[in-house]
Amino acid sequence: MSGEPATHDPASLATTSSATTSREATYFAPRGGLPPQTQLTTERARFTTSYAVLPARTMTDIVTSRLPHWTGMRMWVLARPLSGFAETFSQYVVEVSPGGGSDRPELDPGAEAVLFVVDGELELTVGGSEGDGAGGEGASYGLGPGGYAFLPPGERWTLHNRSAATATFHWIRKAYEAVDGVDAPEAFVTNERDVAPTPMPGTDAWSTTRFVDPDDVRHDLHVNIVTFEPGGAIPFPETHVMEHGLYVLEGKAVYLLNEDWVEVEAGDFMWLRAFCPQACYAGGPGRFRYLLYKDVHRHAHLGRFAR
Ligand SMILES: NC(=O)N[C@H](N)C(=O)O
Repeated sequence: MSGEPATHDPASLATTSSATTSREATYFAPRGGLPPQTQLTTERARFTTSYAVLPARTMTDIVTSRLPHWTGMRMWVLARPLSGFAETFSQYVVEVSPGGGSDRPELDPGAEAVLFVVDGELELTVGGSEGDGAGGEGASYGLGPGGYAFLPPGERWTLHNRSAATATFHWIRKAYEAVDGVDAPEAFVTNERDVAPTPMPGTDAWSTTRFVDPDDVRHDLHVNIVTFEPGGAIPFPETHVMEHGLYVLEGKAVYLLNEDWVEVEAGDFMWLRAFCPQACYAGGPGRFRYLLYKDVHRHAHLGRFAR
């Protein structure tokens, strides 16, 4: 071996190539050398009663879904209610090919949504006249990476990829819990770069980018971006009623999920049930950032009805 440490391309570790057409055996061969500092050390897929971890590597082509009234799309379902009453949201990673999209993306009139673009360019229309069947005269927005849209229940919206490259976005959905005497919030469209992060008290190493006023009780969900500089931490096990979906946008860390410390990295998804203890430590070398869903500002329901 030369004096230069070799580096591993993690993708090259998957030696059973889909391009293999014969029945020749393939073998994993260690290559030696020092893996890059960004590589994790453990395999992390987990499903427990209090949390789940879906590592980026488990999102492969064979487990995709398609939706009615969409063209040129495929998606990975990262979260959905399981027990029928305890969980609050669903979350998808959606890929839209050039020319793909939908004029009827959401079929449930009670569903609110947050869209967050991680790659490519999408055209979103919001509003528009009744009965035109195509989103019509709605206001039009270009959503590139960091683009964020909140769409209240019953909103008319359309989404299309009119660019030459594939676009990828997160779609987080929740059954809006309307409250007598409280208006539903209005739609808005923004970009992460236009929203200043709020530092957590007493530290520059942990901040939260909030897209709605945290005191606005019209909203019953928040989707924020949480950022840690290398060395930043949640220094105690948070334990609260809010359920979480947590998608790692950048970097890596060790995350406490109930009683387990789990390594996570960009592309991984975590689902945390209500009251699941959680903390983290961002060891670097770069920033650690994630998209964080939580349900907020409603009575703890009494188990009489499913939601
Ligand atoms: N796991 C987390 O990032 N939790 C946040 N501090 C939160 O619940 O807002």
